[in-house]
Amino acid sequence: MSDTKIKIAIGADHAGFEYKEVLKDFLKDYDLKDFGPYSSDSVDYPDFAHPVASAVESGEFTYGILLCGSANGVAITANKHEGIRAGLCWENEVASLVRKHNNANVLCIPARFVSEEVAKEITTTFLNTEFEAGRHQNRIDKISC
Ligand SMILES: O=C(CO)[C@H](O)[C@H](O)[C@H](O)COP(=O)(O)O
Repeated sequence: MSDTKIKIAIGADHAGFEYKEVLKDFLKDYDLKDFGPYSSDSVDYPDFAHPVASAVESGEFTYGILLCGSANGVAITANKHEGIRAGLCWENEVASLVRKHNNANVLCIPARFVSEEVAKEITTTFLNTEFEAGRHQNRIDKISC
């Protein structure tokens, strides 16, 4: 990973806490802010997914990374925000496509269903893959209702 100017907001719930800590260390060369939680005590994922989504929505952060057990809870929550395209990624090619085709700005990782290595691989791909625009921009323009 090379672009250290990218600002990343990261958050999780208790199921994603451990991987969040792993990714924080993995991404130490980036400008990264941890929105919590700060322990593995049981919490409610919207309390962390909303602040991360807001931080990206406001433009203060380029990307968000959210982790929970299945990643569905954080993805559903983040996608309530206008301007957020949160994609659930469980393997490398999906992480590539969610950037190339969907211009996702929030990566959602299912911590209970992927290994640490896959979580790191997905993150690297997400942060280093460009949106292809063209026909995909037309489709993104049609998402809002
Ligand atoms: O919200 C989720 C599912 O959509 C996440 O996977 C949560 O991490 C999960 O529901 C947490 O479950 P727990 O039994 O409270 O640990």
